[in-house]
Amino acid sequence: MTRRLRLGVNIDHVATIRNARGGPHPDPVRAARLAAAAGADGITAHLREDRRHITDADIDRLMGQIDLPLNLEMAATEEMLSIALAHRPHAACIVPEKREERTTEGGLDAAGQFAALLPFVARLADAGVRVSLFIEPSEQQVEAALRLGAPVVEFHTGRYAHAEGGDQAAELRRIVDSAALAAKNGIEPHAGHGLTFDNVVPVAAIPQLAELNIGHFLVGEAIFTGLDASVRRMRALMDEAR
Ligand SMILES: CC(=O)[C@@H](O)[C@H](O)COP(=O)(O)O
Ligand SMILES: NCC(=O)COP(=O)(O)O
Repeated sequence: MTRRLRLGVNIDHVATIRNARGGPHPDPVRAARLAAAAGADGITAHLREDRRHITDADIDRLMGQIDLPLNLEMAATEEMLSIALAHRPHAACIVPEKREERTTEGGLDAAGQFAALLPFVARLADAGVRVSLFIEPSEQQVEAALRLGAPVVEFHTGRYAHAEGGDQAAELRRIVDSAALAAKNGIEPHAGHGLTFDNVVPVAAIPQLAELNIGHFLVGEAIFTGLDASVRRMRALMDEAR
């Protein structure tokens, strides 16, 4: 029996729908409250540099009105650092960001950007923010996270989510091996991106993983079943996997 796997619900895409019309509805903070009532252990929100979904005002309200820990996803920029230092969320997950991308296409190159990330991670940690690095599941990136002193890594599961057959098994193996390596070195491994009811179980079964962050699928599914039902079903699948 392994420990309960935490579910962080990413509410970015409630804001995407809201922003399509520019008004206040649907409200991502209301979605965060519903997710909490349905069994989420945390809320994740990605304040993108172009503010295409979550906005600064959303972060203010999530910090002020939601009791669950906030995992603030952010690019490694001075602007985002000062926002994170002003709010001091429970966790800050540093993600790579390209203005023109449709979604976060891969993991942060923690090894290649080591020198730039070192003071960045230190400033967040000094402020009491739990730093997470959103990396590819690879030995090189886990080792870089270790040298950077990050207490948490989140493995980008997008390649796993989009692969099929033997390729998907190989991608799963990378996550399994990287989670074991991280845990062995005292880093808490998380995972997320592109997870769905159909692909979550093998990832949730990886015993070292402590948290999954899931958003786009849950919000999409909520259109058909409601957010409460979609979060509860994901929670149940994660529990069954353990
Ligand atoms: C880093 C990550 O995986 C999430 O923030 C996700 O990317 C949110 O959706 P978008 O990529 O569409 O911003
Ligand atoms: N860090 C991954 C995340 O927060 C959610 O990604 P997705 O489920 O929206 O693809």
